[in-house]
Amino acid sequence: MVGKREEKKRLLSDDSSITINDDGAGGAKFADEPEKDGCTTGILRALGLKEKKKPKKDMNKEKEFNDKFREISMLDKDSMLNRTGSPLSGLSEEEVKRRLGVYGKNVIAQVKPISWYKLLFVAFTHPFNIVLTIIATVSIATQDYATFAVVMFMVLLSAVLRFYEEHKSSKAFIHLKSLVKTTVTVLRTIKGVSTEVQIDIEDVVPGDIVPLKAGDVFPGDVRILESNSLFVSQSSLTGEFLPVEKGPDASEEQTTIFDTPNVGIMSTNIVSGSGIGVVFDTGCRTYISSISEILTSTQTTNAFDVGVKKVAYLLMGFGVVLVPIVIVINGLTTHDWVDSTMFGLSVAVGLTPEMLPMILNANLAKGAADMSKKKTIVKQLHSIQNMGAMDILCSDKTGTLTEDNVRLDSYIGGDKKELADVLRYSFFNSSFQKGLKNVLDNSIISYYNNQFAPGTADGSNKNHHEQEAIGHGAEVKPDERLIEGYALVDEFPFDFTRRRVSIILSQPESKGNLLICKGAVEEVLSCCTHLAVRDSEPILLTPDLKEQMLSITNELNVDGLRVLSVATKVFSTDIPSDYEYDVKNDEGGLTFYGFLSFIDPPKSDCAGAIEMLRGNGIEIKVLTGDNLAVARKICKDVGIDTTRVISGIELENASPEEFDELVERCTLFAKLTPIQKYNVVKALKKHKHTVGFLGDGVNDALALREADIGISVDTATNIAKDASDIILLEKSLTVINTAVRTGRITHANTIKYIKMAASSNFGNVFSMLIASAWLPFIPLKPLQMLTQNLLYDFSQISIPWDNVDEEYLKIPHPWSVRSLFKFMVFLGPISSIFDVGIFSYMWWYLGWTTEVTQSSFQTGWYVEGLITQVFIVHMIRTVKVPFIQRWASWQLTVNTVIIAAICIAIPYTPLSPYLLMEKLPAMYYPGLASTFVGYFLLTQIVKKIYMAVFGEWL
Ligand SMILES: Nc1ncnc2c1ncn2[C@@H]1O[C@H](COP(=O)(O)OP(=O)(O)OP(=O)(O)O)[C@@H](O)[C@H]1O
Ligand SMILES: [Mg+2]
Repeated sequence: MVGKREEKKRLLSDDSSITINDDGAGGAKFADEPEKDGCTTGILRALGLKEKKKPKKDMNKEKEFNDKFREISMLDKDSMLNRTGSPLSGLSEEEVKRRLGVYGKNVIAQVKPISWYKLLFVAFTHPFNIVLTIIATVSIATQDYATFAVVMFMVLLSAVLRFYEEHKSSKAFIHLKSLVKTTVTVLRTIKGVSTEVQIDIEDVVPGDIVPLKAGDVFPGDVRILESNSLFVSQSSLTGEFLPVEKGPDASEEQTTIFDTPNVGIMSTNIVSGSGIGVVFDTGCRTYISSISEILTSTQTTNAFDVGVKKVAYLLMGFGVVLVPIVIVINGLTTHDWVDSTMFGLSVAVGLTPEMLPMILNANLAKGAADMSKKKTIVKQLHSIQNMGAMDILCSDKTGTLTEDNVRLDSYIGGDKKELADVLRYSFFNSSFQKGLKNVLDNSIISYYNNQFAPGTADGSNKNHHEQEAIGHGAEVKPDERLIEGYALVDEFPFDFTRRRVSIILSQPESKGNLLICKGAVEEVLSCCTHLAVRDSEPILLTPDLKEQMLSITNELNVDGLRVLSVATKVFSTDIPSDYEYDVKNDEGGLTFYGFLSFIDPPKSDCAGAIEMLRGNGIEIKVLTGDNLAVARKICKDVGIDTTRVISGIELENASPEEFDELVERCTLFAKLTPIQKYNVVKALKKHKHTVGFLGDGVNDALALREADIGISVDTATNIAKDASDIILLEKSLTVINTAVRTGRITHANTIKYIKMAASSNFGNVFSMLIASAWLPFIPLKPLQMLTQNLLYDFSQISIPWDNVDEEYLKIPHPWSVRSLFKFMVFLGPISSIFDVGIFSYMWWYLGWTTEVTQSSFQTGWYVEGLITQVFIVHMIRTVKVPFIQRWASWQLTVNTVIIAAICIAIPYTPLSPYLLMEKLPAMYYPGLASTFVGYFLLTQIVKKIYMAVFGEWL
């Protein structure tokens, strides 16, 4: 038995040494991905810029689960069913209702949304507010009640604003999550009859009986009761690549939870085989729930977030260095240490990128909402950024390039003539196999039902429905009368390395057991020794005949037909009934019967979509498990280059360097195993590409997880959906094109905010230093600075609604922290030049040089500083000339104009005395206007130079 298990392991995985070191985040790769950052600061964490400290594994809990699993694993089938109180036929509807009441929905605790009061609490205890509250407290101490009132008003306003935006974003995400439903099949007793029903995974209760089959994810912690070559991948939890066989038997060897041989852990999945299990725990009582905090905390890190954090660190680093200097310089020049300290604190507030997390979230929420309107559901938010950065899209063939509406075209023998046995055997194979049943099986069953049992009990209508269902994931059942007398004895389930499935049937009339093998032609031929001949005894399958069979396949393939082949073997009647069939020994010495060909025509919109993707700077690579000839034909039909193609076997033999080079060069990869798909994606990522992978099968799950953006479809297998970041409601490259566009818009709006925040804060650092050293009074009153900061924050809120240059949308944008720093260093100081400009104007021309005129000076700088900061977004957002060649969206334009108007108006309103401002005289405005125009002109010139030198802007 052990030998058999080992052999199956070997067959299932062609490289047992590989383990996936995957944090489940699908870690985005950007041009210069930084290392994970180790430092922690409370402020960053509270800002939402710092990951929560990774929780340690709770060893007590671990032990608790280990003990529970061991106890459960030792129970025999009946005791287990007793324990869960479930009949093998499934729970009744009433019982399910009762259990749902007791145990609740099957939802993992950490996945539940944050409650509104927590959000509100976080909004109020934000460090920005804490600094403001300190300022307010100091104001009370100095009996400056006006400042106190204004500052507390700001606390309230900023907290409410933050709460509102975050609440809105979080509601949007919850809504999106609810759009992707995972359904599972369970057995339920309905009106006294045991019935298979499809239910939402959230409605699974302890005690539910679940049929297990390839492609399923365990919908709870499940005790396996029956199995047939059931191989389970636990890579989502352990990182271990190799599937393990699980079955109903216990083992004394169990050392960890993952070793429990008869328990399927929630969220792990079935790679091949089949079985039956009973759910013993759901929701927050499952093992995954106990560790999901660990999983989610490791999942949040991706290169984009890490990069953003770096920026935040940097800006706050400025604050830490600058604030004491500013306090000391101002204290020494003004001798008013309280005021100077308050000023220092306000500078700290000004340099805190307190809007960053909120704008990022609002941007992502907006992006995700836009995508959901265009048939794209985002599961992992960071993937929206990646979507914009993607430059290679790997895709499988069926359903993406083709219509996924597979029809059986012919069934022929080795003489190329129709042979009924070929159809009959494959019908049995497809009908009885319990493992991975796909669209090819469905079309065989449907065809056979139609041919040999039309107008049956529920008539031809049924067949009509079945025909329609093919390609939409629905399983087609064989007509019972056509399989009467046959029963499944054993099965060697389908897997993507063997590329064939064999079943062993007991036959009526005491004939010997019949093995039927169906699969890829080469792979089936390799098990055959004989060739069936029409109306005669089988003949020896010579190498020549094998060649002939392969050339028939090729002829069919070059016409774009997918091909399967069938072979059989009859066992002697002497074989004892308890004989254990073994894939290694028994799947051999077969007689080859012939071929089935299937039509799977290319999608009509595919060629256009590929052209468009190419136009958007995205290269398509096709990664298929299917034959090279057929894949090549389909690729040709849809306009994918087929001059550089390669098959899995050739890749296998390449050295690591050659492998990387081949992966880069080739556009079509055929006959890949799941691990090879994964390796191709990995190699592309190593070459600094941002890689998307579109697939829907069990064989795509590893690659989906490895890709920067795993894309799947709503109708895909649960494993594939689970491993993806994005779910398409329609498997189509056109939909991806639209999603890419939205991704790029979101990316651009995020980047424009970050670049602007970084460069203007960088500039402010210089201006503060110069002003502090220059002026005999405080450059800005704390209240004025806070007002400036608050208004600036408001001006940023509409950025997610901004539009983006068409030129920008045409190419992928991998982003790098380096490019951000470069931008900051070039653009930041420009604002300081004009700050100094307005200082000089006010100092020398307007003569505001003394304590008496300091309020005018401060008001003047408040206006200039805010106006330039608010309008700079119009310069940064486009490579063209703003307002002349390009306009921002109306939301952004209106918002900036309103904020600017409020800014200029405040000194003339009754608020002015509270903010210690002066009405500015008319002569101030020529200075402001010149500064404004000068700033814009210089920025435009620098923009041109910057683009010429670095070839990029945003
Ligand atoms: N139902 C089946 N029964 C037997 N063999 C099958 C079956 N389905 C697929 N195969 C064999 O396995 C090979 C790989 O499967 P398949 O073509 O589905 O791979 P894939 O990578 O998912 O392809 P695609 O890119 O088209 O989605 C096929 O070429 C075929 O020979
Ligand atoms: Mg597939």
